[in-house]
Amino acid sequence: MPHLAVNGIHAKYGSLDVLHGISFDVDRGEVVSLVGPSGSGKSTVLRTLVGLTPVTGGGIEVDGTSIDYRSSRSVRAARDRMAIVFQQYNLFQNMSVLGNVTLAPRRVKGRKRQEVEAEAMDLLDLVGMAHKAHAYPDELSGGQQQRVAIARALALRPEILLLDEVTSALDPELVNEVLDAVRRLAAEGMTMLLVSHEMAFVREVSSKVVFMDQGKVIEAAPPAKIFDAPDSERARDFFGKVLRG
Ligand SMILES: Nc1ncnc2c1ncn2[C@@H]1O[C@H](COP(=O)(O)OP(=O)(O)OP(=O)(O)O)[C@@H](O)[C@H]1O
Repeated sequence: MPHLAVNGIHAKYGSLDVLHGISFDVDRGEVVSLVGPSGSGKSTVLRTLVGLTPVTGGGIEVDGTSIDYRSSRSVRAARDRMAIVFQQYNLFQNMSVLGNVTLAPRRVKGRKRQEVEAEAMDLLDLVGMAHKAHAYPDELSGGQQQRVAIARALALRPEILLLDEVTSALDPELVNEVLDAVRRLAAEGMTMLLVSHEMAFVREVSSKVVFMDQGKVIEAAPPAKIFDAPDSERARDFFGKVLRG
């Protein structure tokens, strides 16, 4: 059974239909990337999974349990199981790194400070930020803040991590340190769904690439297949252009 099954989902913004029956699976411990032209609906897929954009048709299953997006309780349950990190990391500026990472588990889960802090330090270590635990966000680079945002998302112990263009707002020299953190999570067996424009990274880290265009999945395949010998004309065009730069 897949860890995450996306079954024919539809979504709209107002009267604009943006997802037209998207389907794909993510197995446990697998890294799957959504790629495609700007506006093809990649971010919207991630947003629907955590209930930020309503699903107007189709469904999603996590570990075989279907999420009912009409029920706020069911959406809360989905949010417990999946965490999302955005391009804009939005750390709380008036709190230390450790404060940012421990806030949700303490407030939402009411867990003990000592236990939560020990766990937060492990997560900060995983993203290479333990040495900055007592620093404030404005003392950190964008790449460092994004790594803290990833640790913060992991603090609620999600099963599945959704990463939405987490390197797009960063200066090129900071991109790799964030990608390193994601590589480490992949090596730890975290199930991840990525939206990324870093094609070399997508190719390296994903076991499956889902190519989307105009709110549809055009083709899904392992990276070597979809980058080098896609079946569809549209994927050939897209990868031809992005890989040639
Ligand atoms: N809040 C919104 N209100 C109205 N339309 C939106 C909103 N967010 C996105 N859209 C539209 O929905 C479509 C899909 O957008 P989405 O951000 O999911 O695409 P994307 O593939 O992630 O694009 P990009 O690679 O540029 O981030 C686009 O046509 C976009 O203009």
